[in-house]
Amino acid sequence: MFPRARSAAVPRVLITDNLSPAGLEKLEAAGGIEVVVKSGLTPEQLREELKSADGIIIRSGTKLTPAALEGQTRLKAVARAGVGVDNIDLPAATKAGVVVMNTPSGNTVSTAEQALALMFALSRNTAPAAQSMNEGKWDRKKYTGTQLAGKTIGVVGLGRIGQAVARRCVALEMDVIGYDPFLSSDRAKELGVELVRDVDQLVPRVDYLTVHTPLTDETRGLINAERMKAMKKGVRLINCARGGIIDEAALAAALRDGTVGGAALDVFVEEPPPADSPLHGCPNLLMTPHLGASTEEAQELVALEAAEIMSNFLKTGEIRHAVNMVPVSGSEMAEVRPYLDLGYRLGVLLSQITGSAGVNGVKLAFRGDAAKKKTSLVAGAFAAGLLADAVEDVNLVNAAAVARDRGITIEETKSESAGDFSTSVSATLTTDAGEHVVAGTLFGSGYLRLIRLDGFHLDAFLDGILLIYRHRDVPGLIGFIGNLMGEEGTNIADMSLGRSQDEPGGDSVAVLHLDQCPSDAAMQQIADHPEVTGVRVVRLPGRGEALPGVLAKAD
Ligand SMILES: NC(=O)c1ccc[n+]([C@@H]2O[C@H](COP(=O)([O-])OP(=O)(O)OC[C@H]3O[C@@H](n4cnc5c(N)ncnc54)[C@H](O)[C@@H]3O)[C@@H](O)[C@H]2O)c1
Ligand SMILES: O=C(O)[C@H](O)COP(=O)(O)O
Repeated sequence: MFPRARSAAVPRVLITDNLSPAGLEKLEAAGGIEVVVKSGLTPEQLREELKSADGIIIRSGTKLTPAALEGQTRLKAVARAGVGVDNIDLPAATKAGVVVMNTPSGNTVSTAEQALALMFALSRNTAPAAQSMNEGKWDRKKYTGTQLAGKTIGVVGLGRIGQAVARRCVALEMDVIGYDPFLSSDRAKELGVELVRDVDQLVPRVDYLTVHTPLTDETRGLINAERMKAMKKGVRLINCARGGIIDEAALAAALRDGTVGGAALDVFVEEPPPADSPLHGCPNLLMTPHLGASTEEAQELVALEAAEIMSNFLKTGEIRHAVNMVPVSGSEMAEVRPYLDLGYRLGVLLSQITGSAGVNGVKLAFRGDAAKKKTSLVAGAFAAGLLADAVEDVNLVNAAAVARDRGITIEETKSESAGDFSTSVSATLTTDAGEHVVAGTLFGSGYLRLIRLDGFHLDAFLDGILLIYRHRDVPGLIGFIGNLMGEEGTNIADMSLGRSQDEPGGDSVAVLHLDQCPSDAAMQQIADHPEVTGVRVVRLPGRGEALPGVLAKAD
């Protein structure tokens, strides 16, 4: 169930990579968080450590594989102190209900500077010249370089780092050609970049080419043997993004036959490159061990931000820079939390009325104030409630994906104009057997009420034990049920009735809010009553037993 007991224990955050001390201090200063630093863990040790962690802060050194993440019931969040999340299996994290957040901009400038440092070093043969001096030589002619001003550089990927590189290259009086399918021509103009609409338009024109994209199926091998052949002879290539965007084997061959005049790589397909990597011993190749973000300034920035997003998440539920979930600030979370609770309870109610088998789809309608909230989160909470009894460890992060995997579609409609209530959420569930509708509202800041059950309008509590029976609206039935409950010592705390037409004798529903669960014998007697057409008990979370945290996972 969603409101699995809130962890009484202090949340525990594991740090498995080299994080700037500033980040550790910030986390400790936040208070109420246990910080555990463990590096050099084997995959098995990491999996074990994660079992007792609420959060983990990592850099690129820790691999969060499906094997590490699968079945982790306590882990709620990963904070990546840096940009790239390719060391984290995002589908596996989502499946395990773990939100993944990164710190996208703390290392932008340092990485851009690293790309420029490598470009300068390539153009002036800095590394081999320094090496020859170390060997006691004084070879000025051999290391004659080229000037950057007036040369053309191609920047592939003009996000944060690509733009920072482009701006600096413009300042160096280089001609900059850029390719990025998501950059507007206005922005390119502002940057002083000639934007092309295809990487192949850029390739034959450049003296230098630098890549700044993520590694995706589309960018893997983007700069391949064919494109290298299409380049000017002696072109220089730089990769400070991710290993494999420039094909390593093709690069090694092109460096050896002189097609490519020089290359600088900060990142590799496998880190460190294996002994049999084709890159070892290549001429005119400058390699650095993934140092783009390794400056004191960048490390301090990303560590501080990772510490902040982790502690805010654990304390307020804020989700910042999430890569597998919609982001939500602490104040938005405080506002949406009662709706998450409402959505969750409506989901639980529907699943207990219908069972979650044979469910085809759900339509959620948000009206009034509810329509102004992050409804996708409420949809996730609804799905978590709907699937809570059927799927273990389903929560806000993974519920929509779990529902999708089961072929359950969730559609949302929103209308900011209020209906009979200033705010409401209604859910229409289509199953193989038919359709069920429930709707709820909030009174004040957090009283949750059930206002619709199929065709009936009512006003019932949405917590604890509910006895729901359908019947013909005839005299004496309420007395019968009251006596029955009284005889077995079951207290009726509240009752709400709804009837399909506003006159006696018709189809009606009653929702009794009970302090104890009725016995099987009492349930049978109710079911056998000639005026009762259906009865069931629904168990919802208790009153005030709201979402204990954003993710509400077991301890
Ligand atoms: N070497 C390091 O230490 C280091 C440090 C930080 C970041 N990085 C890496 O640098 C890369 C860029 O980081 P960022 O912060 O600028 O990311 P970003 O998301 O801001 O920018 C990436 C850009 O690539 C573009 N893009 C995506 N697919 C593309 C394609 N097929 N062709 C052209 N452009 C494409 C996107 O539209 C986006 O604008 C990432 O791979 C990141 O992991 C490396
Ligand atoms: O994606 C990143 O932020 C960079 O590759 C830096 O990785 P690092 O934090 O492990 O140095």
